[in-house]
Amino acid sequence: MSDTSTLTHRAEAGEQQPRHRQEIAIRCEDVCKIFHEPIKGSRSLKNFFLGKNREIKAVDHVSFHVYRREVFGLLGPNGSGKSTLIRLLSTLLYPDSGTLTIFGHDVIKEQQAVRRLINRVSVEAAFFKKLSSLENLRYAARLYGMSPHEGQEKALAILNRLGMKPDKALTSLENLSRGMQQKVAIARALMTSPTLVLLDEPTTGLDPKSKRDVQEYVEEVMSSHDATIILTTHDMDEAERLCDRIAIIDNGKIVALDTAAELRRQVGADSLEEVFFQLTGKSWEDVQADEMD
Ligand SMILES: Nc1ncnc2c1ncn2[C@@H]1O[C@H](COP(=O)(O)OP(=O)(O)OP(=O)(O)O)[C@@H](O)[C@H]1O
Repeated sequence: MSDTSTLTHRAEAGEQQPRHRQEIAIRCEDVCKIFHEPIKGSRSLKNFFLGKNREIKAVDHVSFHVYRREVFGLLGPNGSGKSTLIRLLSTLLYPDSGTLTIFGHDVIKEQQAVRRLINRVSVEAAFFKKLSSLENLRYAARLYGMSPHEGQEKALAILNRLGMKPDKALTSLENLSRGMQQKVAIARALMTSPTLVLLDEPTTGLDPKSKRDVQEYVEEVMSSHDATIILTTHDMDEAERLCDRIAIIDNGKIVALDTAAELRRQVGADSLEEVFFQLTGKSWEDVQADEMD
């Protein structure tokens, strides 16, 4: 095992310089989220009547910064706290302690402002599947407060950039490939600016070609939009390819945070999978097998 304290210290200090590095998009300081669940298997009726619970530190004193226009990866085994962190960032949960701000807005005190700046794209994009890409984008534009005219213009420009032919733009989304659906979902998340896009396993379940296509699209987006991305993925190559920095999370704590190259160098590993194994004691294959269960 390598010394993780040095890596965590570097993580908190945020020493590495990724590509766009002036302004902080996310400031997460000493954040904790604790869940309580009934003590399972306890034979003591006393526990039951006293309502005793087990404490689960889903996010345990986590501190990190994400810079504007950075792609920040979150890697961790099942139950490590990734989803809780994402839910805290998207104001679906409140931290028990610590502070969390998005583009300078506090997630508790300025929820509405935070929500306007955040968009989430999950494995299964949430669309009106019977409606076309154009209709879905126009609908989103209205939700973002654009006029019908502006919404139409914006939606057409997006579809044009995606290289979608006019007949496809009018086809029900359910009849488009999953790769194209994901790209429309990402494009929809970019209708406002600046935006924090939470890409939650965006390529899971896609065939290799669609996966490459979506990854290329994310790269293109990063070169042309004022977007900051938090990416969770089970694909180590994807993490290396797309992420400026990667946080490895285990048992609710960030055990390392740096660029993929720097993580490999510090741990003396050839691959990100090996870094992950050295820091968590868990092989990536086991993690993926767990997720199939
Ligand atoms: N609502 C809840 N009530 C009780 N415990 C919870 C709740 N949500 C999460 N947990 C616990 O918090 C811990 C972190 O869970 P979380 O879902 O954040 O992990 P994860 O890394 O996203 O895992 P996965 O990859 O399986 O989604 C786990 O032990 C989980 O059982």
